[in-house]
Amino acid sequence: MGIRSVVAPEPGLTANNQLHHHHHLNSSFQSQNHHNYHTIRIRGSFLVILLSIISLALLVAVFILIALVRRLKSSKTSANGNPTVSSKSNNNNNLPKFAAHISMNFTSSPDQKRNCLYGVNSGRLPSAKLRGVQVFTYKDLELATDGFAEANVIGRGAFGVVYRGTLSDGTVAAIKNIRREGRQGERGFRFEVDLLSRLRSPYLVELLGYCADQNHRLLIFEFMSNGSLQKQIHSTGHRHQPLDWGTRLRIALDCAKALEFLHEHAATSVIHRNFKCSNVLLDHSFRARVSDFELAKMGPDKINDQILTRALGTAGYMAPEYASMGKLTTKSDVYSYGVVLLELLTGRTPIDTDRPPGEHFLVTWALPRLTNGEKVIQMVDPALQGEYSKKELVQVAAIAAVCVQPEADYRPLMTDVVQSLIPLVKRLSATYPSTSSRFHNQLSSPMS
Ligand SMILES: Nc1ncnc2c1ncn2[C@@H]1O[C@H](COP(=O)(O)OP(=O)(O)OP(=O)(O)O)[C@@H](O)[C@H]1O
Repeated sequence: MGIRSVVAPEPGLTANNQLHHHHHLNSSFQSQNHHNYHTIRIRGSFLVILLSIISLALLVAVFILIALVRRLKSSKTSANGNPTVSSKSNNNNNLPKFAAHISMNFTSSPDQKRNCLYGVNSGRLPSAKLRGVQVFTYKDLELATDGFAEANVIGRGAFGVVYRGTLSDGTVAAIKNIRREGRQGERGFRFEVDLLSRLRSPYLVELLGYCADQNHRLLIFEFMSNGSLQKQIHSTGHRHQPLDWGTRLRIALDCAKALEFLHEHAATSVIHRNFKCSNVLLDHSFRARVSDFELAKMGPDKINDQILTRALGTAGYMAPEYASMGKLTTKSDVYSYGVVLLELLTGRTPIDTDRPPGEHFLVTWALPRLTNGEKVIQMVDPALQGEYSKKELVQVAAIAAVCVQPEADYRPLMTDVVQSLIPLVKRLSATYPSTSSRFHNQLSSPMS
């Protein structure tokens, strides 16, 4: 039935009236109908808006969820050891690339793995940064060194005693038992672990691991079987034959490359600050690697910028501006390198009060002689017994002379030193036939 049947004519109304009434009813119905339709439309629109808001809210929630999952995943990845933070790949030069080391947290807890302290992830990086560096317990190292037996002592330095030890996997290592003095010592230990675990170069002694078990702090290094350059050139009655000219040149180049790496190739330049003969270690084929980073400092952004600091280092090796005013730059290392080069040339120590007056200080004695061919020949280490090339000697003396200039700005960059030494070392194979087994080893070494 249609709508019309509902609208029955009322009694007492004329046809016209009826018609009018009908029309009126009809229009009133239509208006009501229109009103209903309008209400339905408003309700419909309201529903559409509501649904849109809900779906929008859902969409936002999904986005937030995805972002959270991603963040969680990336933090897990960095904790798992993938190098998500690469100091080298950091393009912002104003950021201290090694700043992350500050966040390492060495808190002791017996529950921690192997009872040693960790570079606990107070931020997100240490395990990634300490890739390849093992954590040892004090017990592990006691076993490795026969209870730190005196017979295993291979050296004593200002910061502790070094032992030869055999690790559980058979690796022979140098184990440095660090004497800790207050917070500074602790900071130095953390700094060295963090720095060496990031700096990998064939010209630096490799850090194999560390131990921070309760109060013990030890560093485990690769063992350098020929000891320090100090022992090789200065120890009287040393059982090895004196280092030959070729070996000395090769050592000079290896050391120059080590400092070049620290100054110019590390993400932030590093000033060694204690470069000297006893911190140059020699492997089985007399290839040199630089060690000992207790005093190292993260350098300024630019190569010649200076840091004002306490003058710490070794007398005889410290650049004058650093020793007297604490002005530290990469050029301070260049000066120390020049002193080591003079030791290689002359066989003399940087300070020797047993010598006649005027010869106590190697640099002040050598500097005026270094640019005079005749005098240079008179300065040469007698242990070489005349076995060297005079031309090369003069060239090396000239390099040493610029490195030990009293004015820091006149000293060269380590890159320049490396470039000057490379042709001399390359020529060695022609000058020295392969009869010298030591030199033969050097040429076939992967570091060449
Ligand atoms: N990795 C190593 N392999 C072999 N011998 C090492 C190793 N590390 C150190 N030594 C020996 O131990 C000695 C002491 O080293 P250490 O670094 O403690 O002090 P240093 O360099 O002699 O003096 P300082 O502490 O004043 O810098 C070295 O001179 C070297 O003979």
